[in-house]
Amino acid sequence: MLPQRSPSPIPTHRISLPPGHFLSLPPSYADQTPSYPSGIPSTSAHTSQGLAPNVASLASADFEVDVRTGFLPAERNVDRLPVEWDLWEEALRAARGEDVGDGLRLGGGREREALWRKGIESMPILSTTNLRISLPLLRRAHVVLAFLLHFYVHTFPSPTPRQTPLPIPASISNPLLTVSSLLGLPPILTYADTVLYNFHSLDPSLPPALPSNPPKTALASFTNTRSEEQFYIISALCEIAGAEALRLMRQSLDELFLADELALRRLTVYLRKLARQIDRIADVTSSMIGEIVPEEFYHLIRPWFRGGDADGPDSQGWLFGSSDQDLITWEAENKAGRGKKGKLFSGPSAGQSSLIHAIDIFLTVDHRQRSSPRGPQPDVQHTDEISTSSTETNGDSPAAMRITLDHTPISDAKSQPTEATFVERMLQYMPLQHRTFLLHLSTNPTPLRSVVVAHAESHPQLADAYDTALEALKGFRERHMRVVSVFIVQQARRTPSERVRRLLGQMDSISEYDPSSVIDNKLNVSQELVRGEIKEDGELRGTGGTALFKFLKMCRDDTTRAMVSRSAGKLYDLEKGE
Ligand code: HEM
Repeated sequence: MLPQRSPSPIPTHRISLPPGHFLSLPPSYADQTPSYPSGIPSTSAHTSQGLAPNVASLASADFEVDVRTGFLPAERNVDRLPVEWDLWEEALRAARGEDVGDGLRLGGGREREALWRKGIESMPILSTTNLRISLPLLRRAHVVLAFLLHFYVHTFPSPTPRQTPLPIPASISNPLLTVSSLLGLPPILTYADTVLYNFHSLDPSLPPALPSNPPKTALASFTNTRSEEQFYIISALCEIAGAEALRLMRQSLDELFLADELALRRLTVYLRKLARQIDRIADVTSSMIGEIVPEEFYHLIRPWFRGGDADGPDSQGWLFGSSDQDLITWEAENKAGRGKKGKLFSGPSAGQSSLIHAIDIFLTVDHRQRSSPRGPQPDVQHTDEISTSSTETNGDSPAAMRITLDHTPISDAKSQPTEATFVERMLQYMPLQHRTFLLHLSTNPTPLRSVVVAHAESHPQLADAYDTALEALKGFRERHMRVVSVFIVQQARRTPSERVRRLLGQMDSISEYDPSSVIDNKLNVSQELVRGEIKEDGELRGTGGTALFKFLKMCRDDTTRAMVSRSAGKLYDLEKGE
């Protein structure tokens, strides 16, 4: 007979929520109304009418975290909107063409790009009303409109410095602002658009799964290259590998609640399994090196991702709508970046994936420690707040639910953002429910580390398993740094091949490769990267480059610092700062 089990005396750090806190509100997400026969698809400002999802349970579908597929949607992604929105789909098809080199060109310069943009400018503003019946339709609309936005912005010829922001035609910006609000996403291309909502599995009628039904095909693309498709699909494979990690984390939480002898043994097993699963995510990430042609990624693909803030304070910025009223409204409702007008958002990055951040929170990797004397201080930066729900529009909302945001882009060489500010910035690029999930995890911290530390002497295997999981996460970060080195650092100094220059249209006008022309043609994220010097080990020096690698190394070192027994060869306790 099993011994009777009772909850552990170890504090579980559960926070009792004040009445009216949106985490305490009754569920509304699945409510069906005459206007929303499939349920209200969003919790954001315009649509939730003051109601918010029930996010009180970790197992909840309200987080849009599926037990089988993690942060990937379990239902099939829509690959084409119904006929009512044919104009958008056809504009996208015309922009990308049928094959490699057949689509619009970065930096434009041909009549074809100018004509396409004229078409967008004269396109009618289509209604979004009938999209609201279905979440997959809304997601596809965001994908299509965000790709159109980036095609529009990045097919202008090399900019002579423009003082005024680039106006985005109302045919794109109006529906994009509405759909973004409904999904809780910003009006720009995000990781959700390129990865989460942009794939079909081997058998799209079934939920993605490893190894039986992996994500296989990307739905939208700028270049039609295999490299671009693999960049999206391998990221989706990381997500599906992460689903098992999330499941193990949830099982661990159950055991942590009890924290008796049996629970500690099970926890040890789960942590070891979690380590293996993180290794798998790292393996998948490293596979990018064999599957994606680095110069294609750097020169052909990545420049399309540039956001309205890509040149830091000197960015031209994008002006949404026929006036900027819409964007101002959007900003005001999101309480973020007041007055930044179109310079607010960065382009997509896998750093916007919720997965690694969730693992960080679960394992209590604390990236804020660096702002203590132990780590570098960030420069003075603008800060604002972002909220997770429009229900907290007054000043009475709990402080825990406000996050301080740093809007300074990472490519701004004048600032050295800490990882904490980076993660916080990334939150606003995640779908509302995923953002809410992470906030729920971080405002209800797991007692994992306290339990491990409290039992480290009596249960050394548990401490070892915990450190093994952190070691795996550190390994992921080291391998990710190698990926960044191959795809960004090394490419920044290399002359692209003739084939790539031809695809860029550079063979027409430039006889010899000139990095500054690349910058002018918006082909580079950071001028400093090109101008930087590269050490023998491939690491980039120079202002921007140093910031990039310093940042990634700090993230890795934070992971090591969380270990309870390994790093110093003795047990030390993060909480005590020893
Ligand atoms: C070609 C592939 C990739 C490149 C070139 C790349 C590049 C970068 C860069 C430059 C950063 C610094 C922040 C930024 O500017 O966005 C970053 C951060 C990050 N990336 Fe990637 N990345 C790649 C793939 C991935 C994949 C597949 C994952 C995860 C599944 C990932 C997860 C992260 C995370 C979590 C961060 C935040 C830093 C940290 O927590 O260590 N990246 N990446």
